[in-house]
Amino acid sequence: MASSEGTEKNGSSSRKPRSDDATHKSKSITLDQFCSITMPLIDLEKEAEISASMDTIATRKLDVSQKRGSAILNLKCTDVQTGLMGKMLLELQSNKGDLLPSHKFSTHDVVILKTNKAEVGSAPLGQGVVYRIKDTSLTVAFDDIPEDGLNAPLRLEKVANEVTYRRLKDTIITLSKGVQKGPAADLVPVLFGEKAPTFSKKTISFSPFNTGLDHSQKAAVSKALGSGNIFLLHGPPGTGKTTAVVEIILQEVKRGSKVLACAASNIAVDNIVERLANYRVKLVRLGHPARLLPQVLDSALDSQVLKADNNALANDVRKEMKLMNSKLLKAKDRNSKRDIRKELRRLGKEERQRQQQAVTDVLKNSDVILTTLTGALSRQLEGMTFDLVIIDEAAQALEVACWIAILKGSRCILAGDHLQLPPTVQSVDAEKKGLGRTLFARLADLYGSEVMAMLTVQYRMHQLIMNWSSKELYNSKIEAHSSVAAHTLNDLDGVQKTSSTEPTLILIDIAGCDMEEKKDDEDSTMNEGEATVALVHAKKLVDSGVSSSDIGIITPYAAQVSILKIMRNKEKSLKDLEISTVDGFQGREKEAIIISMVRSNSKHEVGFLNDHRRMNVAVTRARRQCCIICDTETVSSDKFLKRLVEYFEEHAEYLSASEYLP
Ligand SMILES: Nc1ncnc2c1ncn2[C@@H]1O[C@H](COP(=O)(O)OP(=O)(O)OP(=O)(O)O)[C@@H](O)[C@H]1O
Repeated sequence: MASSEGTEKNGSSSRKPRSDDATHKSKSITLDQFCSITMPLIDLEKEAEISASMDTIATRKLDVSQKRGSAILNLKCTDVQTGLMGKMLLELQSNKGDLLPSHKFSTHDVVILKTNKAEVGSAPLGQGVVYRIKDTSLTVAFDDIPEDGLNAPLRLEKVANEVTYRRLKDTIITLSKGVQKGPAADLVPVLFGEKAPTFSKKTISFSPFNTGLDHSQKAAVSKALGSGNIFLLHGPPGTGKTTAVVEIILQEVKRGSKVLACAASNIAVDNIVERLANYRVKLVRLGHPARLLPQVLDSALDSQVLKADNNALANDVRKEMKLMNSKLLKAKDRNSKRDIRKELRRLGKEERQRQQQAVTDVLKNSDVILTTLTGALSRQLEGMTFDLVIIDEAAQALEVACWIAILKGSRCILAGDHLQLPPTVQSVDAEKKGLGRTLFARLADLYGSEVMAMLTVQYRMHQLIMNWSSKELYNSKIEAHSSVAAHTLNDLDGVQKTSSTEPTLILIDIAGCDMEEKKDDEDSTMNEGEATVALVHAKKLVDSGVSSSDIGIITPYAAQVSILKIMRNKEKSLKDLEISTVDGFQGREKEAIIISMVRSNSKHEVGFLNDHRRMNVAVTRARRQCCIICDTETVSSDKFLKRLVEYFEEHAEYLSASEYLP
């Protein structure tokens, strides 16, 4: 994956004169080019997702699918509950022992449930959405499922989310037809470098709803409010990007704007909903209830519709229809039967209209509508337009997905950090051909600081953790807020000052310790020696009083995650220690982060460790301690990683892995 560091340019934040348009054009891709390049890449990505799932590959053996993590066999249904506004919640556990086999299911995945014996490709008992995952069970939300089919041994299969791909392709079709008439007619040419972006000539002053905003957040909000079409809010790790997004939304609503607020992931959307809920703002969250956090369910469209007047009227009509139906059963002569049927049709139409009106009323009365990017193409929003579309975590969203939302508004604000990891693209081919290139990164390249403002105060990391990332990726512009600049693990309640908790940075070198990397069946790289060392360090922290839930081990390689989890499960005191890939941990933080870099080979190959964005994400997850375990000889073959090692050599406690082995 190519790195895109250092794209922010110097320059004034005011509107650029038209004479710069030629430069913009030379750097930009045209709308036609974008559409023709992207359409086949969506197909490639869909194919990659389908081949990772199993429903269409009739020849694939079930046990192979389970090994690959796209199916779980031999499940039993241990609980059925109704919840989430009428959904059926099924808890599934393994028939064989406590733990589920290792799998690739995540919350919000679309899945189908079948009996264990059902043929591959046969009709499922039901299709649902994964609601909750534990080591021992999975809970899936179904609209409907036959209860009597649930007694047999069951299996769960992951399926590709067809709706998402259809929506992405529909958006490309809309774009390629031309959007001269829609709400985004004047915005689209700016996003393709054909027209210059505009900004208010005056600095916009505002009285903040959040009185704690720092100077860079205030400046960014002001610039956002003065943007005529596009603005990029650049938020390096821990700098309060979502805090600024929430302030922009509140200020826009105060001005009378109708706002569509989106993000690629449900969790990022819910994060905004939760924070907006602290203010008096009329908002509604669209989305499948199983994909929403429990604390935002009150804001969900379904729950607001349930409370709407028109819904109550629709319920009355439904009751009347029930009565009519029983009359119909009793009616004898043809004429009265015909009259009842006619009345039933009329009532059915009224019920649908009232139900639809209830949805329309909720959406009309809301100042802010929040949904995922693909959710922005849902039926309920058809024909609706917005004064502003704001997209959080835009640097982690496919450009084509951003367009789904952007086409509904006349102005657009993207918040993100193109120096962290872009969205995951499953198809290697589509990735190479540019599907993962984000709109945020493209516009940062096209316009630079002309349309951007960077947040510069961070509220997460000790300054020693921050300094490396600030210097390497953000032109040394980030400062640590005084509340975190010097915080250490032993400042936490119950944590003793020991040789393990005291240092902010630790480098454990495995060079010369006979800990070569290996490959697993799936060709993912792992390093058992490093895994052992990582867990020994984690155990030392726990023994010094650090809570295991405050520690995270992250690594670039999936195989390393698997062996780390197997080893962790043998140690009770590390039960709540989180283990994840770096990519899967983006957006998260822990008091102590242990990074296992894995690569150790005589050829000094570092693979995708050389993506600056991945190491940036890894190091900046840590609040009070960052411990890197690596083979300094191998990783120093890459210049960027060499500078990281040198930084740690200078500022960290430098240890040899041999000190961690029995
Ligand atoms: N002005 C501020 N004063 C004090 N704390 C702040 C301020 N702005 C943000 N924070 C705190 O910083 C943390 C990160 O904020 P927020 O979640 O808004 O950042 P983010 O940039 O969206 O996060 P990420 O780095 O994960 O993308 C939160 O705990 C938040 O309360």
